[in-house]
Amino acid sequence: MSQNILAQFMAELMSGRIRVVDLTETLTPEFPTIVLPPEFGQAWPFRIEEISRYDERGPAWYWNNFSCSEHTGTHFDAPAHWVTGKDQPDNTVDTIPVEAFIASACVIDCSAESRDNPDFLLTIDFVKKWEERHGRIPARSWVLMRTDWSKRAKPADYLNLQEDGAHSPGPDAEVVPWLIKERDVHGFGTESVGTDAGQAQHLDPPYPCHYYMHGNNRYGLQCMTNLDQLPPTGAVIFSAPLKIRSGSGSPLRVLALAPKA
Ligand SMILES: O=C(O)C(=O)c1ccccc1S
Ligand SMILES: [Mn+2]
Repeated sequence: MSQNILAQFMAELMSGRIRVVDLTETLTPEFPTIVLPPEFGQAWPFRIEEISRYDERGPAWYWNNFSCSEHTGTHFDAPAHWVTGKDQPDNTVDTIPVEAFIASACVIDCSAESRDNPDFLLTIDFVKKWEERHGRIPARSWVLMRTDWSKRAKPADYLNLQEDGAHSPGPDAEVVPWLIKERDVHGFGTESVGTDAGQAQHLDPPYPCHYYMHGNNRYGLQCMTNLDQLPPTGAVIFSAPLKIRSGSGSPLRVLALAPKA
């Protein structure tokens, strides 16, 4: 039976009736990484160095060395990333069950609100209004917060750092536990540099998305793009991080399968 279904799936994919949407930013040395207060360790930006390019260093091949943080660019957050998730089972990128890397997605469009207010916070009421139009969020779905933040091409606009830190949208401290308890969501995804809002250090608890999602053995995706190309419901997300031993996360290629518009 499943063989038949997979053959039908490939026929739909090859026909174009299923679209593949790339939700990944290009890794470049210029792509911004999260900036924490100076007393804390910082994420490495993406660095790349050519080893050879069909030349005397390697006549028939082109390759590079690269380095970056586990949390550079479009990346996956494992539960071990946050102290609340440190004792969760299978909480690192190499131990998370691989079935978790394929899941449905609900896309909540907050782009207008985020354009008008960089500190916009997604609330329970906003999600309930979304559900009135698009139906209840299915269990084990990703909730992807569309803010169109990825359209901010300049790193300075993307990080949006002011004297008191970053200003970018995210979920409030009530909606995250509600999504977990009442909707059993798989994880939370954003277009900005973190799954939490730029001013989330002032929420209670600080960084509520990290605090609750990872504390409940759920996952995060951030620095996503092209969420405006996805339907509110019906997309399937492929998000397999690098299999880093005891890794807290990793850059990855995030792809969505969506019905032809
Ligand atoms: O997961 C991340 O990349 C992230 O947003 C983060 C990383 C470390 C500390 C705080 C935050 S808020
Ligand atoms: Mn992260």
